[in-house]
Amino acid sequence: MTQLPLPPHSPTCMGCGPDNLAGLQLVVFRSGDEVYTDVTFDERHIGAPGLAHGGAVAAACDDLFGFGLWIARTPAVTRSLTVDYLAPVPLHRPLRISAHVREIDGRKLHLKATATADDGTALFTAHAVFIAVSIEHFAQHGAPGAVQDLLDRLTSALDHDGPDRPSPHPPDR
Ligand SMILES: CC(C)(COP(=O)(O)OP(=O)(O)OC[C@H]1O[C@@H](n2cnc3c(N)ncnc32)[C@H](O)[C@@H]1OP(=O)(O)O)[C@@H](O)C(=O)NCCC(=O)NCCS
Ligand SMILES: CCCCCCCCCC(=O)O
Repeated sequence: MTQLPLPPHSPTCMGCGPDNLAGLQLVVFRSGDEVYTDVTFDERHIGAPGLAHGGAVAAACDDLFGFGLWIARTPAVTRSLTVDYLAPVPLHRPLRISAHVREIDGRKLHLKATATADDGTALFTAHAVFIAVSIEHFAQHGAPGAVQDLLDRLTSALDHDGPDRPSPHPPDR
């Protein structure tokens, strides 16, 4: 069976919105307790000549972590994000970023990501703390009219779980 991507945070999300031509247009899949995306940085994401900008790398991690909510089964927002840049990230080379929820502690979701180049080189790791919020967070602080759309996305994404629904507290890794 062909695996379907998880729904984007919004159609124009800078990380995963298919309609945002200036964005990363990440396509994110879930495999068990992990979410992952294959990304190839290009001239839109350049920092030093030939290399991806560190901020573009951080944005990709942040956005992928935003898909941890399908695993934790709650909307959540970034409180802190740390990236360890292990090696320069070349443009035009596919890499895979995988993320999982390491621990859930009350409203705090501790997440970890690792990125590997197509030749197996470890490129970067990232850690984040997301804080679980209610859907009202987005109505209060964001575009109130979009909350129904967010709710629909959340419902559709949670319906994605299928038979391999994870435990609410995945083991620490
Ligand atoms: C995240 C946010 C909702 C949290 O605000 P809040 O509800 O007032 O939460 P608090 O500051 O009380 O912190 C919540 C909990 O997280 C903990 N926490 C906060 N920052 C933390 C960090 N960096 N590491 C670990 N724990 C942290 C607090 O200690 C608290 O824990 P407790 O409930 O056990 O006491 C708010 O700061 C916010 O909206 N930030 C902007 C988020 C954002 O826009 N991110 C980018 C886009 S997704
Ligand atoms: C559908 C609910 C949206 C959850 C928010 C996702 C956060 C993405 C990363 C970010 O904006 O920094």
